[in-house]
Amino acid sequence: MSSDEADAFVTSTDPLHPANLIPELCGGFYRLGWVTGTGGGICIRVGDKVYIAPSGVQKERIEPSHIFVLPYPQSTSSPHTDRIFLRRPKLNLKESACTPLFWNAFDKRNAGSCIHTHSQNAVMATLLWEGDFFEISHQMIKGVRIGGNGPPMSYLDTLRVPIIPNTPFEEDLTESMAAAMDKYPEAAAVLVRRHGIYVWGDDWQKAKTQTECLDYLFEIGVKMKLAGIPTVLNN
Ligand SMILES: CSCCC(=O)C(=O)COP(=O)(O)O
Ligand SMILES: [Zn+2]
Repeated sequence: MSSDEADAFVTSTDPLHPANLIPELCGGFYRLGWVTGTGGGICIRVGDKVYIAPSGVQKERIEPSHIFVLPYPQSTSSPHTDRIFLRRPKLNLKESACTPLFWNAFDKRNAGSCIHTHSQNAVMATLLWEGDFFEISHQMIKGVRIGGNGPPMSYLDTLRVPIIPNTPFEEDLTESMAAAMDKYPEAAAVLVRRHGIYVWGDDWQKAKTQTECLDYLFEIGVKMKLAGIPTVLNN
């Protein structure tokens, strides 16, 4: 494939093209304090193509030409170490370190998008819930889907989000995130203690709104816990 043909994967006047959306959405996440200091971000899969941002860059300043495009699924037997690319940026950039974690969401939940934030609400939830999961009921949990891709939850359901321990390198979270997704098939996200959260959805709109709903629930859950109010009621 020529360089011009590869660049065509990230060149569009359509504002909803993933190469245009990722920079715009990362700008919004930056202003929410979710992706400051370069970490975190969003990836989008449309059919057999995955669009991923570069690693370790100011996420609010990404341009469409910085986006990596990968085929999905990967034909290699080791897609996490031996990745195949359809398009790489001309600048000397590396794909997000979150790529294997985003891949968990594609492979295990058929997700169309996955978001990683370093939101302080999510981090505080992992500090105040010392067990394996955060939980809350009788709050506005209708915006969260069962498993992240199923039917919406009900006000009467108890939302549980598994918490996994952090590691010094993002990639090393891959196996424990996959194990948490297997153990909690109804979870729409995985929290990483003292680090942040991964949230997925059928498409970028659902991943984004679920991340917003979950962040609201972590914020109110943290406030309730600190005020001594139980976060789970018996129905
Ligand atoms: C200062 S961020 C440390 C690594 C991290 O948590 C992260 O999310 C990295 O994401 P990136 O897309 O920049 O590789
Ligand atoms: Zn991170």
